[in-house]
Amino acid sequence: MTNRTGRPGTSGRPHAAAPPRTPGTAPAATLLRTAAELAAFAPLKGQRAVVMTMGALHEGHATLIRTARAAAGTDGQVVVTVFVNPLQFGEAADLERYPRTLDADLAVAGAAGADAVFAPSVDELYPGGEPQVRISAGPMGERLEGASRPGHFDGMLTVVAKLLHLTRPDTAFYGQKDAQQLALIRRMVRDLNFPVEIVGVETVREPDGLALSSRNRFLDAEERHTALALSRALFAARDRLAAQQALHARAQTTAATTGRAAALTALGETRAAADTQAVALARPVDGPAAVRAAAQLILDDAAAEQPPLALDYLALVDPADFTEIPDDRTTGDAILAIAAKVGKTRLIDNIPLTFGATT
Ligand SMILES: Nc1ncnc2c1ncn2[C@@H]1O[C@H](COP(=O)(O)OP(=O)(O)OP(=O)(O)O)[C@@H](O)[C@H]1O
Ligand SMILES: CC(C)(CO)[C@@H](O)C(=O)[O-]
Ligand code: BAL
Repeated sequence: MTNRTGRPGTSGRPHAAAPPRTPGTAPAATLLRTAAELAAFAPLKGQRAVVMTMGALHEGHATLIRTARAAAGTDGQVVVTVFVNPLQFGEAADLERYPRTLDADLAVAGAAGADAVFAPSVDELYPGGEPQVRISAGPMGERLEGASRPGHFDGMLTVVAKLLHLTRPDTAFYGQKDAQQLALIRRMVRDLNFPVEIVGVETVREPDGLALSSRNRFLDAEERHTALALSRALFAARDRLAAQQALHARAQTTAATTGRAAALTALGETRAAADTQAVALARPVDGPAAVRAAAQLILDDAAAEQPPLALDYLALVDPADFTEIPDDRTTGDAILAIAAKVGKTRLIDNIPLTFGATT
């Protein structure tokens, strides 16, 4: 595969989102239904940026599109793909009830800065039926989401590979909300030499913390309340790690902490003594186990709520391969990931964490 400008992508370049366009003034995105229409779409002067979606667009998608617009610039082109990919669904019911809102999607995409929306039918993308040759996601694709949704990542990577070939972007934008998906796409691009730069975009949340997701529309008010436990658990874990890091920083600068606590107790300074003792005790309860436990507490409470949260997994993993972080790890990047069902709706969320930092 070659991209439009014939250049291999560079990696790691940060992109800022462009400001939103004024509603009503945005030109509508052109709807392209076939690969032939896509190939014939306006000749390209600059870079092409692509945002792949399954439709039912929300502010998370709009942020991706605005970020893509800023990266492509005024000479460039932004193409949004909308395709509910049967290959990546396990349960037929999940595929059937997946929301399809193409008219609204065209408006959201246009307002966020897309030039075109490529929304092929299933027959257009898979003219010979289900493809016999597929991308295999490998071991990383069998962990977490892959374990819960067997075959999901093979199906996802197969359609992403096809859409990259059809759209031929310089840059392609994916949300960190689907962290394992993003890691696998990066891995495929690296392992198979796709000439495209993959850019991750931070998770967009509601003001109360709930990660935006097309599946949120299935939640009633009570279910939504229970679902808030996902983000609350992640934030509790992040705060636990930050508190632990602050204690460590102080422990390193405070000499003879235990002796000082005893002296403070003798002086009747009980609060100061307790604080000093906490500093002294910080190290043994630190680390991955404490971070997982902070999140687990919130999830256990939510499991007792009405309606209850049914936890699928809580995992603290290495972002490179999604293997579990060992309890004795004290430095490095990690992702804390949660999947849970509330009612009939399965939700995922995650947060990046860095062990060993003291800021
Ligand atoms: N809250 C969000 N913040 C940032 N990116 C997001 C968010 N939600 C989805 N995305 C990204 O948008 C792209 C398209 O995702 P998709 O169409 O599956 O939406 P979704 O909201 O994740 O839907 P669902 O979770 O119900 O499948 C993916 O790269 C995904 O990571
Ligand atoms: C990347 C993707 C569009 C492939 O179908 C899908 O998995 C999604 O929307 O995240
Ligand atoms: N957002 C990931 C696509 C899926 O759930 O199938």
